Amino acid sequence: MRFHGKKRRKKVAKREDYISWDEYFMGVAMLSAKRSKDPNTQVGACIVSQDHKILSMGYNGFPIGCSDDDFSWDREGDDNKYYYSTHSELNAILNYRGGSLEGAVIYVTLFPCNECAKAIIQSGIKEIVYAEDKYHETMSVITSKLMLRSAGVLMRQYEPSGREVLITL
Ligand SMILES: O=c1[nH]c(=O)n([C@H]2C[C@H](O)[C@@H](COP(=O)(O)O)O2)cc1CO
Ligand SMILES: [Zn+2]
Repeated sequence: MRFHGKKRRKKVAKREDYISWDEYFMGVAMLSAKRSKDPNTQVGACIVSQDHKILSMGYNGFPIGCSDDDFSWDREGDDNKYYYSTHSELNAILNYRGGSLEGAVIYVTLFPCNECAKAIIQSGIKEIVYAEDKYHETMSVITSKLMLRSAGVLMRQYEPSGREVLITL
C-alpha cells in the first residue's frame, strides 16, 4: 500500500479482544448499578445515541436531598422504598441535560416497569436492551411491554458473552 507516494510499511495489527458495543454499554449499566444502595435489587441504566455515544447513566436511588440514612429501604410497611426510590431508567432520562433523547437506545440491567416505560416512550427512546427480566410475570412489566410494543419501541434481551473484565479500583 502507498502512503504519500512512498511504500508504506506493514501496519501493526489491531487488538482483537476488545469489547463489543453491547458489552461496553451493558457493562457501563452494570457498573452504574454498583452505586445503588438498595439492599435487594440494584439496577443500572446507560443511554446511548444512535452513533454509539453515551448520553446519560443512572441507578435506582432516592431523590437528591433525600438521604439514604433517613429514608427507608424496607420493602413492606407504611414507610417503604417504593414511595421514595427513583428508578434507574428515570434517573438516566432526568440526568440528561443535553436536549433530546429522540432515537436513543437505553441499556438497562432489569426490564423497565410501566412507569419507566412511559418515560422511555415520551422521551423518544426507540430501543431497550435489557439484561434480567425477573419481574416478567408482574402486571407492571406486562403493561410496560404492552405500551412499549404499541409505541414501537424495540425490546431486545442482552446476550451475555460470558467475558470477564477485571477492573482493579
Ligand atoms: O425498572 C425498574 N427499575 C428500577 O430501578 N427498579 C428499582 C426500584 C427498586 O429500588 C428496586 C426493586 O426492588 P425489589 O426487587 O426489592 O422490588 O429496583 C425497579 C424496576 C422494576 O422493573
Ligand atoms: Zn421503573
